[in-house]
Amino acid sequence: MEKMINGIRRFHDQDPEVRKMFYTRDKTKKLKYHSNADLYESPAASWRDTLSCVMAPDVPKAQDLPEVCGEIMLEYSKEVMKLAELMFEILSEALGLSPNHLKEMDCAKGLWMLCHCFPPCPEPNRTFGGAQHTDRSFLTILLNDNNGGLQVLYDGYWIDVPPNPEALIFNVGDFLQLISNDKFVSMEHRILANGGEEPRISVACFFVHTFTSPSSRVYGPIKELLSELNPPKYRDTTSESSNHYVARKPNGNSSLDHLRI
Ligand SMILES: O=C(O)CCC(=O)C(=O)O
Ligand SMILES: [Fe+2]
Repeated sequence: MEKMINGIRRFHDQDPEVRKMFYTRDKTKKLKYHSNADLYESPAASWRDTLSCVMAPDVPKAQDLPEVCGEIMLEYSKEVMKLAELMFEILSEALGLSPNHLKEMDCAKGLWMLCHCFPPCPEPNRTFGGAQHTDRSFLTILLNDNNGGLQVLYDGYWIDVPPNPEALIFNVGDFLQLISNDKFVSMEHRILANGGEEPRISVACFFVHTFTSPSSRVYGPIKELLSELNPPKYRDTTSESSNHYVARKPNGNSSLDHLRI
C-alpha cells in the first residue's frame, strides 16, 4: 500500500512535460490523465489531478503505463482484485445468497483505477477536491495517504474520515444498491479541497461492469431477493444504457434516479 501511494506520488511529482504525454479528456481512452475532472460541468472545478486506467478484465501492458508507477499499479491491482473477490463473497452471504453469487454476476471483473493527486489549493473554501457524489460502481476500494479531506454524509452531517494509509476503505457503489434492491446503500461522500502544504494522494479502485461485456449483460435487482413484500425498486439496465454511470454528476443526483420504479 505504501509502495502504491509512493508510486502515484512519483507520477504526479514529475515534470509537466512528462505528465502531458498521458493527458487526454477523451472518455473512451483506457489510460488517461487530466486535471479538474468536472471542469466543463461544475460551477467550481474540482482541485484535483487524476491518472486513471482500466486494469481489468483486459490487463494493460507494463510498457503502456507510466514508467514510474506502472509495475506497482499492476501489482496493486492483482492484490486489490483478490480482496474484492473475498468482499463480494462476504456481501453475497450477507444477502443470504451463495458465496459466489456476486462474483458470478461479474461484480469483481472490471477494475477502473483512479489515482488522484489533490494539490494544495490557494482558496480551499471556494471549491472541493471532489464534490458530493456516490460512486457509480458495485464497490470501491479506497486507499488514502495520511492527509485528510474525505467526508461521508451520515444522518445529514458531514463526518471526517480520519486518514490512515495502512487501512482500506470499502464504499458501496450505486450498482450494488441497485442489484441488492436497496439492501446496501451507496455512500454519499466528498473530498475537501486541500488546504495543507503537501499534495494529498489517494487511489480509488472502482469495481464496475462497463468494461466487461458492454451492452450484453443486464443488471437489475437480484431475483432471489425479491418477493411480494420486497418488490423490485429498480428497472433492469444494460451496461450500455448505464454507460454514463462512471462519470460524476455535478448536481449530485444519484445515477440510480432514472432507474427507480
Ligand atoms: O480521494 C478520496 O478519498 C476519494 C476519491 C473518490 O471519492 C472517488 O474517486 O470517487
Ligand atoms: Fe468517490
